[in-house]
Amino acid sequence: MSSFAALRRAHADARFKCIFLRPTLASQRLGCPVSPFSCRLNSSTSESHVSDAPTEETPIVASEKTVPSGDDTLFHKALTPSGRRDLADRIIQDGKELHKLNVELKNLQRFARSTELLVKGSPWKVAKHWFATPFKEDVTLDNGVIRVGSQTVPNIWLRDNCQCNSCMHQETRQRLLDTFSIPEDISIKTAAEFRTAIEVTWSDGHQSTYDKDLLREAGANSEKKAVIRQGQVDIHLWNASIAESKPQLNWEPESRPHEKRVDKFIQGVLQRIRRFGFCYVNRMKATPEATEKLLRRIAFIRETHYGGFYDFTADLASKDTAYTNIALGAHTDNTYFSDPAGLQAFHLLSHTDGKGGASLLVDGFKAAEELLHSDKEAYHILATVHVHGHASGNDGISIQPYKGFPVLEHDAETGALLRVRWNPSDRAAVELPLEEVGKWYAAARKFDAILKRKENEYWEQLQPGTLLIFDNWRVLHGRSAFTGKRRICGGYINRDDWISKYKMLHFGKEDVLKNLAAG
Ligand SMILES: C[N+](C)(C)CCCC[C@H](N)C(=O)O
Ligand SMILES: O=C(O)CCC(=O)C(=O)O
Repeated sequence: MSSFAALRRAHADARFKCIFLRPTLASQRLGCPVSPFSCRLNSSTSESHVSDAPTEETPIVASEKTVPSGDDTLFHKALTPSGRRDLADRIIQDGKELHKLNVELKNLQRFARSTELLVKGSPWKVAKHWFATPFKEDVTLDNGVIRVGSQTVPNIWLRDNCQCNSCMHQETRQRLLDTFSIPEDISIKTAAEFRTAIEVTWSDGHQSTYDKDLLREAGANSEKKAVIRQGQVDIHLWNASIAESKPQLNWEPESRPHEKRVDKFIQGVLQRIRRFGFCYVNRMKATPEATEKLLRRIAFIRETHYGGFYDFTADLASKDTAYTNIALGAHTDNTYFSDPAGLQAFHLLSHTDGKGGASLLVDGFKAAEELLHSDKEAYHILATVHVHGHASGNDGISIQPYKGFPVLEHDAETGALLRVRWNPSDRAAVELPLEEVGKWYAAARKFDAILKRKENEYWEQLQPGTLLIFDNWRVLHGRSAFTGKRRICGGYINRDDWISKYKMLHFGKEDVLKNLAAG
């Protein structure tokens, strides 16, 4: 029997014993009905007394006041006061045991589910699972030892993450405490547990208060932490049929913006980008000014060798094929940067005396999933072999990343697919011994064929007044050749900056900051 199955069996037994059998026995002995869920014993507990407010952690025990006083029931005959206390202690212990098993079982179930997802080859679906079921680790204080679930919280970590005014700058949220001034043998002198926090007096006399949620987050497993840290959501993979249900929002006329409404709007845009990888903003003024203003509501615009906010046409103002009128295959930008831009935006301002210039979008995560299911070996090669890029058109520069990166980059913690880097025209060296590069080309050819499948290519003719913003770490873009004068403006925004904005709007500052110490 697998350990998971064994745990399930143990849990089921304990559950039956504590919830159904024990009160039944108690009823027999007490001579009165004892419901599994509505009874409490005012038992004296250790100094780490949990406050009286009933919580889901409240142990399941019989209530003293339900015991008929002086009655000659079996309970009285069979149990002296000390026997009663023993029964109560055992029920409390069983209740705690059951609770611990419950938490462990839930975690195992979640972990098994996410592992199953990983095995099934849906590295990007792990997020949905963890995000949808935030789990509550059990925080306990036992004789001066703080535990989260079954993990003992190290004193050095606790002391280092004291949130008081002298250890943490309350405005900048930066640590003031010199971590390594903490004695190596720091220990808890006294501790008191309350419903939502634990107060500690340290052996060096310092006093700290720990919010139980902060401890729970720290005790969470790596998947859960990554979900909050990265603002992960349930990724929706798509193909050309997304054209029938485009993620889009209508921008409120400039005349009525006020901070709260704008934040709500930006939250909606970022939520769609996080889920689908892109979002249209309709009813925009078709001007560079309105476009830049909206982008800056997300975060500052990234400066590059192309400048900051860009407004370009086919004039080779920058020595890059984007500044021409030729067709561009599906690619992600900035594969020559160590840190490619997180968001890219295109607002077609005008296209006169000519035609063509339709925009192409392909969901790189969808293509990766298809490759994973069709050729695991090719997926593995693109996920492990490092590739270099370069931008060498402008005078005096040749921008290259400080190291190679794989086409398909994964989160080491969660296994989730994090980033697609794909630009055949800017590709430089493939990091394999020359005589072995053939295997990379063979794998890349398969990925290229998937990207170019008609059903994966979503073509759209951009129009003035509609701003396209997309996740450059996931969605590939391109265009068809065009004639005439075509003008596009937009900007790059860093990954960390847009995810920060997304998390602040989605989770709220308090929850985001509470997660910091969790790692
Ligand atoms: C700045 N602007 C978006 C106009 C063009 C930038 C060129 C991008 C380059 N071809 C790449 O693949 O990274
Ligand atoms: O002109 C376009 O529609 C896209 C240009 C492009 O691919 C880029 O700027 O990276």
